[in-house]
Amino acid sequence: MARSIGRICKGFQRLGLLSKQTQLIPFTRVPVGTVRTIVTLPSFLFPQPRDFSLPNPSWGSEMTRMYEHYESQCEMETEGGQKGPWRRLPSYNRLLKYATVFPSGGVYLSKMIQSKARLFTRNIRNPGAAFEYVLFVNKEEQKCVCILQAGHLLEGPPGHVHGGAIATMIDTVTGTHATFLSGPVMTANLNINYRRPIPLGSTVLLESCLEKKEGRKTFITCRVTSTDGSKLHTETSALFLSITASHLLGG
Ligand SMILES: CCCCC/C=C\C/C=C\C/C=C\C/C=C\CCCC(=O)SCCNC(=O)CCNC(=O)[C@H](O)C(C)(C)COP(=O)(O)OP(=O)(O)OC[C@H]1O[C@@H](n2cnc3c(N)ncnc32)[C@H](O)[C@@H]1OP(=O)(O)O
Repeated sequence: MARSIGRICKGFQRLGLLSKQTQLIPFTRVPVGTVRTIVTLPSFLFPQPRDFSLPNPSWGSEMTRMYEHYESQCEMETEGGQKGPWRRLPSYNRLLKYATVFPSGGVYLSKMIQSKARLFTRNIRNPGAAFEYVLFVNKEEQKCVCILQAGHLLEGPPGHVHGGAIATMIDTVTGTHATFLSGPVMTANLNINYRRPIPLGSTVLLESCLEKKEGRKTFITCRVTSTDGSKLHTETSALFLSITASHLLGG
């Protein structure tokens, strides 16, 4: 398990999703002076996991419009011709699938460890029925934006999204953001104020910002708004604590 988590981190590092500081977290240690040989194997041997952050036919016009807006931000270059600060984050139905110790290694790990387990937000097969979402991070501003289209299976009050489903998405977005900033973390505290209900089927924005980091603690704030920002649905402050493998092993 500890090695799997190390591999997950490596996957994120390879995607450029973990900060330099995070890369120093020693889940797996490579002895100083070790030379790594990269062997290129035929890609047909390694199925790629499905990336749920890509558009599918269930996406409505607002979801698609917002996606295209942030995708275009990702393609922007700085004046010096460098890549801009925005990145879309891929999204799989298990965190293990981020492991890229060899091509598609995560897919195999996912089959070996609790093969029936699925990420809560990605476990409904019918596209559009539940959580349709995509996350973008901005390295420079240390913020993360999620576009969410809330499907009909997320009903709480008639015609509106369940508070637990909203909390789930806030935990996912702030948790992913905290992982991006600090490496492996667990949610210690989520403090949510529900201001206005979210209509079922609507598309909303979740905007997560780093408040501060103190030792193992990463403090994040998150607002859920309408896509034009005019309506505030929820406000959240969250605390994440950096963990080591022993936390997940019950040590
Ligand atoms: C998990 C995967 C790992 C791999 C990740 C890699 C890649 C991930 C990639 C992408 C992520 C993608 C998607 C993310 C999706 C979802 C995210 C969901 C995240 C979750 O859904 S996760 C489940 C819910 N989560 C729990 O199931 C936690 C249960 N809990 C515990 O496991 C422990 O509780 C723990 C570990 C949190 C802390 O335990 P601990 O022993 O390490 O630390 P300790 O208690 O000593 O506290 C140290 C200092 O924090 C302060 N402190 C502690 N708790 C506090 C609180 N609640 N409020 C205010 N301050 C608090 C103390 O006061 C002290 O402060 P001080 O040092 O100043 O005295």
